[in-house]
Amino acid sequence: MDNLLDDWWPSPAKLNLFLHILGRNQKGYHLLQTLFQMLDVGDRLAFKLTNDAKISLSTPLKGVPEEENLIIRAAKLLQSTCGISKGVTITLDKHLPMGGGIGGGSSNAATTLVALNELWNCKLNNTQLAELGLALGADVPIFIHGQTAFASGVGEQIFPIQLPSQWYLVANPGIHVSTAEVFAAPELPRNASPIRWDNYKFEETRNDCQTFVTNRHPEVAKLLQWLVHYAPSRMTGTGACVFATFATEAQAMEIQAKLPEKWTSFIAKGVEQSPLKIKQQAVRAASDM
Ligand SMILES: C[C@](O)(CO)[C@H](O)COP(=O)(O)OP(=O)(O)OC[C@H]1O[C@@H](n2ccc(N)nc2=O)[C@H](O)[C@@H]1O
Ligand SMILES: Nc1ncnc2c1ncn2[C@@H]1O[C@H](COP(=O)(O)OP(=O)(O)OP(=O)(O)O)[C@@H](O)[C@H]1O
Repeated sequence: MDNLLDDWWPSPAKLNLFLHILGRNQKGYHLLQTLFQMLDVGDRLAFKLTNDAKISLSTPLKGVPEEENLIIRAAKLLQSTCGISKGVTITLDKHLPMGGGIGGGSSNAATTLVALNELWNCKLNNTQLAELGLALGADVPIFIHGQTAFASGVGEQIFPIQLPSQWYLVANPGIHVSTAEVFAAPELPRNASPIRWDNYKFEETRNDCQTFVTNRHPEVAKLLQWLVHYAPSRMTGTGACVFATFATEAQAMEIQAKLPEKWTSFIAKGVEQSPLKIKQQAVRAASDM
């Protein structure tokens, strides 16, 4: 792990170990039950404060105009909410595939809110930050809380849990799936019965977006068919990434070594507390000293 007090703030990935769609709310957003698994790997961001109010990103993302980048949107939202006169230049060290269902953009937004809350001394608590973050995306609150958790609502009602230690091989079929497009599909099932968290078993759950996405994108189906031969496997979020579950890192590495080269992949450990939460606690402890 990086030095906890260096300039980098982690922006980890998540998996949805299952995703059930129970219905829709008045705004048309889908009401879900899901299990967010925090991972120990992801992107990272650094923040250099400036004395003018300007907010900029020194590492633009190809295909994403600066004003649409969730990092810039998060920084501007916090700046205006807290009446901050300082600015910031942000550097993004991107590793996570975009449109992968592993939360890249939402995680970047959450890291920006958490880091600038400390660096600009805004003094918001995590519940207030999560409320702000929800306006940027349904997945932002879970990254602010930074804990492996069951979630309901649109993903903002969070119930932290402990899972047995697990390793994941996360594989990318090389395509980008749009979350908005998946949730707009008429054929998506939207009538799951609520499950009780204390009865959770991976094999009794599913991802309600998986059938639609695998029908629409045969490459996701092929990748899943390949992985499921070796380990329990499923699509995360609205895709396109899929994960396979292992008890040890060595087992995950053994299957990764067999993965056809056309599919990229990474191995991650499931963690109870995200690297962002650990960084936030370290920075707060250091400033209390
Ligand atoms: C699929 C998940 O990743 C599961 O964790 C999330 O529900 C998606 O969260 P996200 O990427 O932060 O999504 P947002 O940026 O908030 O929404 C993108 C689009 O997906 C649709 N959307 C999103 C979340 C949700 N619960 N219901 C929806 O119908 C909305 O049309 C929205 O315009
Ligand atoms: N900082 C950012 N990083 C990645 N994508 C961003 C960012 N800011 C805006 N976006 C936009 O968000 C889109 C979705 O990217 P993202 O990586 O968050 O998808 P995802 O992993 O499917 O998200 P989720 O799991 O939350 O549905 C991108 O195609 C891009 O246009």
